[in-house]
Amino acid sequence: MDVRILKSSFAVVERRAEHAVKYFYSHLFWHNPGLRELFPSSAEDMERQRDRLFAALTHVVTHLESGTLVPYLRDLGRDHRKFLVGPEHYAAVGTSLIAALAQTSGDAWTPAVEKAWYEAYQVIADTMTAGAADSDEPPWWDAEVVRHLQYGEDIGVLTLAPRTPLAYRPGQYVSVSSARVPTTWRTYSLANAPRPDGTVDLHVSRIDGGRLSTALVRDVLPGEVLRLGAPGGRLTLRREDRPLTLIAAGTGWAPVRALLEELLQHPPDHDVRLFVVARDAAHLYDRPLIDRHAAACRWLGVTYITPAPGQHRNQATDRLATALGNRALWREQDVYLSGPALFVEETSHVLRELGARPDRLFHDAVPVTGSQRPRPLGFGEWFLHRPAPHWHNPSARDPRG
Ligand SMILES: NC(=O)C1=CN([C@@H]2O[C@H](COP(=O)(O)OP(=O)(O)OC[C@H]3O[C@@H](n4cnc5c(N)ncnc54)[C@H](O)[C@@H]3O)[C@@H](O)[C@H]2O)C=CC1
Repeated sequence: MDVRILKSSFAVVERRAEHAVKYFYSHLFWHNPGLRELFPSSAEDMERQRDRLFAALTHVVTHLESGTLVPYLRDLGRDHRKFLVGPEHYAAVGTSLIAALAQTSGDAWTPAVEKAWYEAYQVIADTMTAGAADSDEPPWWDAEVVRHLQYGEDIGVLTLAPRTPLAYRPGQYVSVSSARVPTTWRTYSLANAPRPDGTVDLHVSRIDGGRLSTALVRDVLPGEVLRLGAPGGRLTLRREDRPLTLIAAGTGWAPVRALLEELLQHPPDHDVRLFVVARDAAHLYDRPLIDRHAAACRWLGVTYITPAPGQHRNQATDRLATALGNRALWREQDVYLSGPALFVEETSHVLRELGARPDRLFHDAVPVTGSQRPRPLGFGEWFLHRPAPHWHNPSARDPRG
């Protein structure tokens, strides 16, 4: 691949990212109307889809010389099987991608640039199709809802029984889809360590206007089948011989609960401090269980944090910062963090200021949801808040399948 040409020509396209991805999808659906049904129907989900495409493309271009690119593409190909993508679709996508790049580049699109992109796309498509063909994992897992609990208006805990065994490590997440909201996939953490009966729990916080989260919290019934993608994510215990702090906010408690279950099965030699942050006491929905564990385990200390009366829910994050500041020896700790994207961002910053080592601070790259931050629209915003592709990065898997 001609890395120099690919990078310099992509820099031109990047400035008009929004235009390029819109053109790409218009071109793709105009020339291949049959492909439309593989993609989300709602405008909002199509926007997410466009962000993802550009994030993946950016990831490829920025990792052209990295040894991680081939595994990334192979895993991407393997994971795209759940979207019913077959080898025949790669040619159509390639044609529309080249058309979009050419149209967006204007005068910068020269025969040399075109040749470089044709060759690069061929390598990308071949690597993805080979990754899909070589995988011995199923394209997805059908899982029956065997229990549905609802806490208040907006939190649902679903227990699922996958029909084929789903191997994962505590702390990992899967993407989830329901026939109630076709072609929409969202990631949810698995909230338990693997169980003998193979069931898994999902904790879902309903987002206003979130069609899948609303269906999962309020509508889905036992007996229904959900579809799960392959487990991914690096929020898995390193089991170093160091004191440990676990910090969870909202349903970010789900993966931390799975990590705690792993620790309960193999108790650590050092202390574990757990901070559970919630928007109010009613949202500390697993508190009775946590209290039982804290009473039974000498190594476990728990601090619950909610906002002061009358304060906004995010004030709990300020209170957490104060509580973290009252503790010492952050340099010695491994810290695992989970919760809303901006919570993770803010709390990581506080921890680093307190002396925690960045390489011992573990969290997923969580996509910003709902009203937390508007999606970037223009070049300037793309540049400042370039969407992180990591959440969709199947190479971030641990263990690698
Ligand atoms: N691996 C991970 O990191 C996981 C992340 N999540 C994410 O956790 C979130 C859970 O949502 P809910 O339960 O509705 O949480 P929530 O909206 O009830 O928030 C819980 C607490 O997080 C803090 N927080 C929320 N937004 C904040 C902001 N913008 N700035 C500073 N602090 C903020 C506040 O202290 C709040 O009380 C979802 O966004 C989900 O994507 C969920 C599971 C796993």
